[in-house]
Amino acid sequence: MATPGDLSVKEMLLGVDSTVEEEYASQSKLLQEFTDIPNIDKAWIFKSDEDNASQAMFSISQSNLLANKKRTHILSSHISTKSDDSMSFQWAPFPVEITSASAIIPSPSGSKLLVIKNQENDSPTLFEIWGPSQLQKEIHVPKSVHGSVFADGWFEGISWDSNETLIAYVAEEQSPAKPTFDDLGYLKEGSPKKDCGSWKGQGDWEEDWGETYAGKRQPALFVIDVVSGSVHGVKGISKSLSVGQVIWAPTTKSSHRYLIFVGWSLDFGSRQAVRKLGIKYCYNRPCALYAVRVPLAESVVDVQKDKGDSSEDLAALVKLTEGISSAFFPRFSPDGRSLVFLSARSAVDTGAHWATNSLHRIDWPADGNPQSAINAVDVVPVTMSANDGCFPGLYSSNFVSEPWLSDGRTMIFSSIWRSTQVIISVDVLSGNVARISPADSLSSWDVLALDGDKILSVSSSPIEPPQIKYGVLVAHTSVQSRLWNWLNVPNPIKNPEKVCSLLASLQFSVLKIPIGETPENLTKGAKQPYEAIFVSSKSMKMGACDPLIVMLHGGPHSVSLTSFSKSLAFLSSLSYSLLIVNYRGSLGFGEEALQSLPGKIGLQDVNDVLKAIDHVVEMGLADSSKVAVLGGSHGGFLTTHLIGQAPDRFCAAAARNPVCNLELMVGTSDIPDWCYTEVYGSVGKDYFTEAPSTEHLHLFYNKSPISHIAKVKTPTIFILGAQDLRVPVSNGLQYARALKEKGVDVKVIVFPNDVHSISRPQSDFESFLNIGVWFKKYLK
Ligand SMILES: CC(=O)N[C@@H](C)C(=O)N[C@@H](C)C(=O)O
Repeated sequence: MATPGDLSVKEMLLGVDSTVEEEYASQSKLLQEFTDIPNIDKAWIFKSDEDNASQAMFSISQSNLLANKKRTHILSSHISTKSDDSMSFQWAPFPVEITSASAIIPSPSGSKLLVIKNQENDSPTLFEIWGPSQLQKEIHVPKSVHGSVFADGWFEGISWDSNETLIAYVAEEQSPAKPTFDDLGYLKEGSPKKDCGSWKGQGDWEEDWGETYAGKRQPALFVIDVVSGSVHGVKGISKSLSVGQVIWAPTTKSSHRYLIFVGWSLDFGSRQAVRKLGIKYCYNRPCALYAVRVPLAESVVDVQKDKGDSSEDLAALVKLTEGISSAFFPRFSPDGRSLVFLSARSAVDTGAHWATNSLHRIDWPADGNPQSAINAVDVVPVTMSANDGCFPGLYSSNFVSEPWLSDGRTMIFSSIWRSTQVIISVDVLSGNVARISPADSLSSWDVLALDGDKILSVSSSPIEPPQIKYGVLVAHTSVQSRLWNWLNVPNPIKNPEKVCSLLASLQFSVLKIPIGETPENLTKGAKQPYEAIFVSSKSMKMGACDPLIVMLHGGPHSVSLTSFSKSLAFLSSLSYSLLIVNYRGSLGFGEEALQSLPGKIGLQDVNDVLKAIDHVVEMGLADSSKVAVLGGSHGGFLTTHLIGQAPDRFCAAAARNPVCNLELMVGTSDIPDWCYTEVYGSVGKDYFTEAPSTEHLHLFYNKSPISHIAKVKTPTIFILGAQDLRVPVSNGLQYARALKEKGVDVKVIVFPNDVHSISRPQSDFESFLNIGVWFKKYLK
C-alpha cells in the first residue's frame, strides 16, 4: 500500500497521478481559450443627431481569472441606414473598461448616464451622473442611510423620472443598531459613545431571502434627487414588504406622483410563512404590484426620521393586483394607458418553483389615480399544452426597459420555446403572439434593446459564440402580420482561431424523444415527446462513435437551451458527443408537461433520461459502453440517481452541488418547501412544515439517490460550494463519503467561497478542468 511518502509533490497538490498530469496541462490550455470568450450582456440605444442613425453602447464581460472577477467593458457603435436601406455599424476603435460599476442606467432622453457603485464594508454607495463628455455630479450615500443598491436582476429596479431629476431605486434598508458593551456592561441608547473600550454584540438574527442573499437586509424603496443630492426613503410601505422592480407611473397634472413596484410579503399561498423562504430561481413566492403615492414637494421623507408608518401613510399605498397571486416586471405602454406585467401565478398556485407565465394588462385610469379594484385583463393566458411548432406558452425572465414597437401596443421580448430561446412580439390589446426570430433557426435569441422598430439582439448556439443581430421590420401588412429581416452585424469580437476551428468541426441538432410509457392518467401535454440537444463532431462516422456525456439541467423546472456555453463547448472540443436532455418537467413545453413531474421525481425524469440515451444508441449516434453523466443540483440528483438505478450504464459521473438526500436537505436548505412539492406534487404545498414528521422524512429518504447507494460503482467527481444555502454542502459530502466507504473511486473539490452556482471565474475554471480530466480518465 502506498504511503504519503510515495506521492510526488504534484500528486499531493493536484490529487492527480503523473499519467493524468499531462492531460491536466493540455486541457487547461484549451479551457483557458474558451474562458476568454466575451459575453454580450446588455446594450442601450441613443438617438443620434443625424437622420436615420443611432448610437449603441454594448456592455461586454470577460472572465478575469487572475483577479477571480468578471471584467466589464463598454464598446460603442454608430448605426446608420444607407440610401439603399442597408445598415452600417461603425465600431469605436477600442472598448473602455468599467470598473466597480454595479449598475448603468441612461436617463430617458439619453442625455445623462447614472453609474451606481456599491462599495465594500462601511464605504458609501456612489451615484455618478455623467453627461456626454464629463462627470456632472457625484453623490455619496452613507451606509447609515441605506446599504447596497440591488443590482441582482430580481429586486433590482432603478428608474429615472421623466424630468430626469429624481431616481427611484431599491436598496438594503439601514442596519438596526447593535447592542454596545463596555467594561461596565451594556451601554444604554443615548449613552455617550466611546470609540475605544467598547464592543458591539450581534443583536437579533434576521431572516434573509436565502441563497445569494445571505446577510442582505430587506430591500426597501428610496428616491435620490440628483439636483440637491438628497436621498429619502419612500414612506407608506409596510415594513413587512420586500420591494423591487420599481418604475415611475406616468406624470399627471396633480401634485403627486406614483411609484409602481413589486412587493413580496411572507405569504405562503393561503397562510403566513414564519420566515422568508429562498427566492433565487423561485418564481413561486407570492408577490403583487403596488402603487405608492409620493407628493411632489414632500414626495419623500428623510430616512432618519422615518420610524413608523401612520395609517395615513399606508393609505397612500394601493395594491393593484388583488386576486392574482403573482405580478412582476411592470411596464407602462408609451402612451401611459396600459400597465402590463408578467405573472407566475401557476408557480405560486401549484408550488412548482417555476412554471408557465401569463401576461396581463391593467388599463391605467385617465386621471392617473389608481384604485385597488382595478381589473387586470389576461393578455396571454397559461398554455396548458401545444403541438410541435405551436406557441408552447410564455417563459420569460426579463423585459428590456422599453420593450415597445412604435405602434405603442406591441411588446418585444424573449421567451423559451421548447429547447430554444426565441424573440416574440405580443400585441397587448389583442393578445396576439408571434415568434419573430427566424422560425428556421435552431440557435437561441435574446433581445438587447429596441431602436424604434428595429431590434438589437444576440444569438448563439452550442457551436457558435454570441453574435449580434439586427432585426429590421420589412413589411407590416396588418397588426397581426409583420415580416422581419435579421441582419448579421459584423462581429467586433474576435475569438481565438483555435476555438473557431474546433467549433467549426462540430454540429448539433435537436432530437424529439417519444415518451417511454403511456399510463392512462397522463395529461395530453405529458404524453408529447420531449427533446434533447445532441452535439457531435461533423466527422463522426456511423459505428465509430465518440464517447457520450449526458448533461442534465437542474431545477427541475429549468431548461438547457441551444445557446452557447463555454464549458459545454470545451467538453465538446475534447471529442465527446453531448446529449443535453430536456426531460419532462423542463420549461418551454407547456404547463401540462411541466406539471407531470412534481410527485414523480427520481422516476419519470430518470426514465426520460435513460430513454434519451437509448434513443441515440439506437440511432447509432452513441456507443452504450462509453457514457458519462454530468449534472448540478436537481441535475446532480438525476446524476446520482442514474448511477444508483442503472449502475451498469455509466463509466463516469460528475455531480455539482447535487441533491443526494432530501431527508437531509429538508432540514438544511433555504427551500424546504421545494422538497415537499417535488416529492408529493402540488399537495406538498399544504403538507409543508418546518417540523417534518418521521413519515415525511422516510419518504424523502426513499425518493433520494442515497437510498440506491449500495448499487453504485461509477467513479464520480463531486464539485461543491461550501456557501451553498440551496443544497448545502453536507448533501454532496455525505454521499461522496458513503461512496468512498464502499471503495468507489471518488474525487471531491470543495470551493470555500462559492454558493450554489459555483460560478466564480476560478471555481468555474477548476470545476470544468477537473470534470474534463475525470472523464478522460474513465471514458477511454
Ligand atoms: C429551485 C432550485 O433551486 N432547485 C435546486 C434543487 C436546483 O436544481 N437548482 C437549479 C436552479 C440549478 O440549476 O442550480
